[in-house]
Amino acid sequence: MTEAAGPERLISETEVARAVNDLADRLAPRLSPDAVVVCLLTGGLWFAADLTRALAVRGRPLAFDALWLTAYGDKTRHSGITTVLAGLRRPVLGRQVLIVDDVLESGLSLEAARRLVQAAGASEVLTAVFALKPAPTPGRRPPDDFAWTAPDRFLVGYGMDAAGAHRTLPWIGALPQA
Ligand SMILES: O=P(O)(O)OC[C@H]1O[C@H](OP(=O)(O)OP(=O)(O)O)[C@H](O)[C@@H]1O
Ligand SMILES: Nc1nc2[nH]cnc2c(=O)[nH]1
Repeated sequence: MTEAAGPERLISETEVARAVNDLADRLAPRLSPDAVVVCLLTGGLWFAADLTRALAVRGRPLAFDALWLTAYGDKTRHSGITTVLAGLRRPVLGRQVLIVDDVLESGLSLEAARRLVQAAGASEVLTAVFALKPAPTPGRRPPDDFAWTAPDRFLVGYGMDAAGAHRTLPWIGALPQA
């Protein structure tokens, strides 16, 4: 019996850390000390933890909140419906918000989050993702910044899962191509 191939490593833990720090260098001057970071759960958690600590050592120890969204389930394509499993806990009225997520593909998840944050009265919404994938359809809104240009592969690790697997890897890989 042959063993199933694991993910192909695309970017190491060290390269991930460097990319997060470079992103924090660019973002810190754009952020108000009163800004709120909104992490998109579940996948955004690992990136948000690293990015917020990198921002804190750059003079931006920001408030933190989360939105729990799901759209892919156990599939490798967006379902077309973004379900809100849990909303914001604290008011963002009149405050700058930085939404952070692990990966942007169709952009539908980030757009759903943007609408929720705008509806909650944020004065400005910035977005940052770790991995920016090629747009599957034209017209996707780009994030305000991102850490890494990803290939058109299904990614795992650093928050990204394949039906629940591989999320906690410290590096990013891609599932073997069929
Ligand atoms: O740009 P999009 O095509 O919307 O894809 C990006 C979203 O896909 C994943 O979420 P998923 O629905 O898999 O939930 P998860 O955070 O629990 O992994 C990921 O965490 C992003 O939020
Ligand atoms: N795990 C994972 N989730 C995604 N959501 C959108 N693209 C991806 C991807 O490449 N991997």
